[in-house]
Amino acid sequence: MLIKIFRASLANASGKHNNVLFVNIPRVHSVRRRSSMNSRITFTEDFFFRQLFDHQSSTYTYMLADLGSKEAVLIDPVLEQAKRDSHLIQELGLHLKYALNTHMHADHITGTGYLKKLIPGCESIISRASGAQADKYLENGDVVKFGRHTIQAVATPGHTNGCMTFIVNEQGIAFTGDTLLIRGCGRTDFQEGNPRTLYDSVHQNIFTLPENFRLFPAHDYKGNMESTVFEEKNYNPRLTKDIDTFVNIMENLNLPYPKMIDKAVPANKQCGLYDIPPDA
Ligand SMILES: N[C@@H](CCC(=O)N[C@@H](CSS)C(=O)NCC(=O)O)C(=O)O
Ligand SMILES: [Fe+2]
Repeated sequence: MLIKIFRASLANASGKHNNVLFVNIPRVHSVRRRSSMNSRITFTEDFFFRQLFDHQSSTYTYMLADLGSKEAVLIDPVLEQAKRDSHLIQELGLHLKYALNTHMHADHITGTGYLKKLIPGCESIISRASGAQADKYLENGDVVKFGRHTIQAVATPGHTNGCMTFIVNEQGIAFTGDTLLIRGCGRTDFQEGNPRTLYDSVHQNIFTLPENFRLFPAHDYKGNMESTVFEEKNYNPRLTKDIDTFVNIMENLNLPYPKMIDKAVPANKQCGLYDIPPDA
């Protein structure tokens, strides 16, 4: 198509038309880039998506909904933000069907247990391998339905044994929890962390998704909000390395333990219902 435009311009050649050539040259480059980076899959009209943030723990919570049936889910809600989330659900006229966790968090108390109290009928979900209590347990490959939409749960252990990535194929999005962070990944020095397992999880289950799939992590500490499979496959400073270099990086992160770990893990084992602050 571009070649035809070129030829037409040249056939009419006069000094003025030369400019057309310069307009077209960069467009050739942008078309080439679009194949891997810019071909965003747009949400269907009946799909609602909202990214929410907890500043204290730098946690992202995601609200998804089917706008036909109004059924909604929350991924990785935070206890201190449960009232915010339930208020938004109410304002939007949605029905919260499930509150899911990508894994048993170590840095904050999950909001799932409290949301179940705020919104009767809501059920909590986590992987069976997490060892945490919930109403429903996920195994690798299970699906979670809300309205006509489907979340596919894929086991991506390594940060913890029970880590899962939640994929909504039709919308081209995946929620990676702490398995894959933007230009980073979950630490592997506590709970059941294992860098080799995490490396394999990412390479086998996330980097194999279409490159234009958008990735949404459970945390970001630098102000990033989302990434893509293409970006992380090419620019993740840890996971683009070979496995031995990756293991070496992970074994030398020397991060301080999360401030809340001693409180968060026992609480999250009980769906966030252990020792809840009185005015949570
Ligand atoms: N400073 C924070 C905890 C930061 C932290 O350890 N984050 C975890 C995810 S929460 S389990 C992590 O995996 N970080 C990876 C990294 O490279 O930063 C606090 O005290 O809560
Ligand atoms: Fe975590």
